[in-house]
Amino acid sequence: MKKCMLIENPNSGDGKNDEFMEKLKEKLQDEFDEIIDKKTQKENDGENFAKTACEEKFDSIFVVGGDGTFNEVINGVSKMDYRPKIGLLPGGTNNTYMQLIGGSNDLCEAIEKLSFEKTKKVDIGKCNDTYFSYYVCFGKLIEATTSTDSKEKEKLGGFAYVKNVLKTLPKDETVDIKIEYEDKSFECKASLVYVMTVNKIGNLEFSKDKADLSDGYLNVFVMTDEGIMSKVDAAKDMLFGKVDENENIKSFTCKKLSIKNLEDKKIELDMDGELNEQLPCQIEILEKHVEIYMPKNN
Ligand SMILES: Nc1ncnc2c1ncn2[C@@H]1O[C@H](COP(=O)(O)OP(=O)(O)OP(=O)(O)O)[C@@H](O)[C@H]1O
Repeated sequence: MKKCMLIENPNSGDGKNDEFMEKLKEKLQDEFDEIIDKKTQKENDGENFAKTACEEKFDSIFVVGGDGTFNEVINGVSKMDYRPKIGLLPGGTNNTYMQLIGGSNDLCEAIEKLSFEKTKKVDIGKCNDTYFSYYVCFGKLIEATTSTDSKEKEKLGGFAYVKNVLKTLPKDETVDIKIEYEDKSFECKASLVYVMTVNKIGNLEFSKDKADLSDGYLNVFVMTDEGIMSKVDAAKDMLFGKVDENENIKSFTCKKLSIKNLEDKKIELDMDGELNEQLPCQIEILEKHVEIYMPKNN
């Protein structure tokens, strides 16, 4: 008997996900004998439901929510030995991971394109005790992404982030950090650090290197200068995929790294859009740790 769990955040995005649940369940019925329906009501519900699905050996979990709910589900399954396959459906305002796997950001269309035929085992990152599917980052410029409100995101999509990066630049400040990876280490003043399972945010590729969701590597980008003009330049080069051409951006790949704060200030880490951990941190990649359903035509 094939069971799946449907985890829905009814309040994510425009709060209208409920309208599409019947259509989704009809589709799931073609593939699964039993569908267990769960609605999140508060923080961590997504993680706890996902853990239960692992313990009870569900075949699959389908998540309808934004990046926060998806991240909770990833955290629920990643620490377990048995991990159900995961299907992501975009219930939030801007589902960055959905974009990454080439899926639609429109819930109705994504349900139509949901396919049970093709799955992919993707890498998951682990930072201290928390897991991430996409990125860990810090630096004042990150405020540009977290301060973008839902309405603005809905209206402007990726452009809202770019606009806010430029708005946040004058507030930017640097942090003295030490990064160690493999047998290398360096200290620098960093204004922005991204550690990612790939090399892009949405459609914005930071570098031209080939990076894949399953290649078993972390992609690290560190913006290292204090001058405002060079930061505008560096931000522009990051957003337009030219990090290799900018001397103020260090970029490399690795399997494991540690980042220490050399100053006495609290630096919180944004993980997949949620503030979950802080420096110092140990980050590693768990290769092909979770199997996800790929949307049709991919
Ligand atoms: N019923 C609920 N009401 C309010 N908050 C919830 C509920 N269920 C879950 N949450 C919390 O809301 C957080 C954000 O949810 P989610 O990312 O799904 O939506 P969103 O913020 O609208 O989407 P996006 O990140 O795309 O803007 C979750 O991490 C969870 O902690």
